[in-house]
Amino acid sequence: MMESSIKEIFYPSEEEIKMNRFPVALTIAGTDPTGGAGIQADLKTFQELEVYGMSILTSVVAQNTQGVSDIHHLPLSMLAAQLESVFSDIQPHAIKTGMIATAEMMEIVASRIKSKQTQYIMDPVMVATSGHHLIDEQAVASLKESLLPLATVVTPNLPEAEALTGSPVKTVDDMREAAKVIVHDLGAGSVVVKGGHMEGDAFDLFYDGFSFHELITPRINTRHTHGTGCTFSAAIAAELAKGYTLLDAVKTAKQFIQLAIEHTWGLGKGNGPTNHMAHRRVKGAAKND
Ligand SMILES: Nc1ncnc2c1ncn2[C@@H]1O[C@H](COP(=O)(O)OP(=O)(O)O)[C@@H](O)[C@H]1O
Ligand SMILES: Cc1ncc(COP(=O)(O)O)c(N)n1
Repeated sequence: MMESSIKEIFYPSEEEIKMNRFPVALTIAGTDPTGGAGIQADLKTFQELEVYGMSILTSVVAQNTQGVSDIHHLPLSMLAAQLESVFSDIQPHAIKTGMIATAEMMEIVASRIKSKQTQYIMDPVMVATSGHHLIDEQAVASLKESLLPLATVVTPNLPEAEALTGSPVKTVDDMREAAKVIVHDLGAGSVVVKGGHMEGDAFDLFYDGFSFHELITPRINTRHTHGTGCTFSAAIAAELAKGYTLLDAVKTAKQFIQLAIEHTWGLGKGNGPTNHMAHRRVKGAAKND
């Protein structure tokens, strides 16, 4: 079982604000008009964890709790212009990427974040919970080559870990092997292989190239898991923006997503969204020391 503790609520000090250390996180991702996944989930999560959120849109996705009906990718020039708008003005302490649909879009994002001295959290979004492909199948190669080596931490689910490594990832041993390949062969700084798609406890595996850390919570029996991956990685980004260590950030994110799944409202006719406010029910539960 994962340890849980009651923790202090985070507020920046006067000094931190003066030093421009108010935590700021940026998400670069697609949309979910029903608010459970994508940019919307990321911004809600940043806000809940008391981090100032910024967002750059990659694609507009017509989706709801039942599935995806249409996708419109923004022009490359518009993606580049948004990156310029943000980076010429406000420097984030953490950058998270979610859905980036094409190799060309990935190249643009990679070229802009390469030079940034900031934590980069990559959620290698490929397929929605509904089974709909959110990125070009050919773009997986670009994801591996251009973006993944820049990542402080990458957060694949099991099918994404399989696509990245080219090997089946079904068991805990497979997760360990995949984690090693993702860090040592593909060049990510660290990885959390998420076991949300396994049977039994919700088992995630963190690996930083030196040691493994297992994050285990009881599986919640619900179909309302739309946006779990987005929310989890956004929570890691928020905690890193605040300056917490990687392992602390991952532990807090796990606690945050557990509560969000535990207290869903059953919204929508399909796989409903998680409850981004649920951590408030357990005072300070999702805050780091
Ligand atoms: N039914 C569940 N009960 C508890 N935790 C879950 C459940 N489903 C997913 N999680 C957790 O949510 C996070 C996202 O995992 P996952 O669903 O595998 O990602 P994705 O949304 O990218 O497919 C992980 O921490 C995972 O363990
Ligand atoms: C725009 C966008 N990005 C990502 C997801 C994946 O959602 P999940 O976290 O359920 O895998 C999604 N459905 N839509």
